[in-house]
Amino acid sequence: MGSHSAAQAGETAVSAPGKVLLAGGYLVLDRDYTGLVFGLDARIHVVVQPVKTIEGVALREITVKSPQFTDATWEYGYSLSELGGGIKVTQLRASASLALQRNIFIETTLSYVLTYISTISRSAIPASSITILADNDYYSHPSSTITHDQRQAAPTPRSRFHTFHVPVHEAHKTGLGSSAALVTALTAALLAHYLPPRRFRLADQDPASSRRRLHNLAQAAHCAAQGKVGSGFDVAAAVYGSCLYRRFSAGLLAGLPEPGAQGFARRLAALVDEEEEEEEPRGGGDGVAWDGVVERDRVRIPRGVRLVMADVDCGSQTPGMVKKVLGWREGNAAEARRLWGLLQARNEALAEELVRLAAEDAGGAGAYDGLRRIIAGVRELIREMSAKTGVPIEPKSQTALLDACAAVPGVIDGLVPGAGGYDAIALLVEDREEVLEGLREFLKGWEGGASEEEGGKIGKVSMLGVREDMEGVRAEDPAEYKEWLT
Ligand SMILES: Nc1ncnc2c1ncn2[C@@H]1O[C@H](COP(=O)(O)OP(=O)(O)O)[C@@H](O)[C@H]1O
Ligand SMILES: C[C@@](O)(CCOP(=O)(O)OP(=O)(O)O)CC(=O)O
Repeated sequence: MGSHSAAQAGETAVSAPGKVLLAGGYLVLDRDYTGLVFGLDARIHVVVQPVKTIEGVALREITVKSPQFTDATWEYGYSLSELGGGIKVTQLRASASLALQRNIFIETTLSYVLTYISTISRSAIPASSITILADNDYYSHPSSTITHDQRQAAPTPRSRFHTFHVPVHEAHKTGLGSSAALVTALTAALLAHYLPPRRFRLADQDPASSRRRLHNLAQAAHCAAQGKVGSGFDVAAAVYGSCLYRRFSAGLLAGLPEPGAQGFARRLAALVDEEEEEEEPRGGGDGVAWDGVVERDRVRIPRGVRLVMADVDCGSQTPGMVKKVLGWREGNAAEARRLWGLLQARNEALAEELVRLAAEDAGGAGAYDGLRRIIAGVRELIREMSAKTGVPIEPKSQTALLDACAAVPGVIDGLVPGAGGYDAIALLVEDREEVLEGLREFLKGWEGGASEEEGGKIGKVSMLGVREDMEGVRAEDPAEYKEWLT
């Protein structure tokens, strides 16, 4: 005990990237198929600071703040519960008259991670103060609050993290996966802060087992907070960065008791450690190996090309779309198998072509003709999927937008990423300033091919400042965030 005082003395900072599922939406929910996932350079940053306690008073409180949003302070008390139920986390009321604003992603992550830490280290968990800072592109900016020039300008400490003047649940998300990046960064920051480096280390020669346990714990917490089992590609991207992703078996998380319930701590530890670091005998059958597959070398962006996202100010509800697509698949098994199989083959061809172009360092006239053909083939099948399922995955208005973007000089082509619908689109473009400027100008003038019959309509389209980022979660220098820490 006390062996990790060095880590506790200082501050800890971690960041995790956002995501875009360039290809493999819906397919990736099934382990038989894969998704082509890119991490993005929009990150969520988490800084943990120790809280000085008055001598003799052992404070057991963790305060979490998200200073870019209004009313975004959450205070928690925590204590060990009985019967191996783990660490019970209780939100505290700042004052009796204030309504309790819950943040389920923060609360769930705290209870999962503190519980896991308590199974490794018997020493008490000291109080801390946590700050969350999100890169600006996670949320749409009302044009009145941030100007184009501000967006383009080199970030200064003051402009780096925009203040949104709304509570976080009212912020208009651009779909980059804020909750997965938050849960991953928060999990990593807590592990790095409270565990000794021999138990968890992100910096330098980051042992694969640290990242793997972080992944397992963040997936479990994110799943519990979301209340559904998605494919987990967003958490995988936050942990590992860009990759070809095959999901874990959904049943892995099924047997985990609720936080506080008997045996929660032991089962969670077995799930996270895959029983490799078992210290005391546990009942057989608890251990599970995560069977998800992350292949980082099967995904590349060629030199001279970049990924661009254009935010469509509209948005779709993913869960409803997923339900409908999967419902159709169940009722039309043979046809779905054919379509899923064809799409999987084309998605893989897309990944291979990107890797080939990156390896050959190709460029110049005609270099991207093959890529363009493959993307056209993927889009054709996505439209077939839309027509058959009745779900507007690539709605007509997005088809019009993608086609028009593809005609802008230097734009290779684009896709509706993830679940599709009326959300941001992803484009592959030649990475030259005049191409970006041309695209920006083009989008500014885009009126949108309204298609009311599909129940949605594209509003203003604007280019986000994000591009691909191959790197997953990483340790950061806490000093970088000094301006933002109170
Ligand atoms: N900067 C932030 N600070 C605090 N909580 C955040 C932040 N960003 C996202 N969240 C949490 O994540 C939730 C959004 O998650 P979700 O609806 O799954 O969207 P996404 O698709 O971006 O992950 C918010 O309601 C909030 O609880
Ligand atoms: C349908 C999916 O395969 C892809 C959804 O991708 P999005 O990027 O659209 O996801 P959200 O951020 O949750 O809206 C569901 C999944 O894989 O979980």
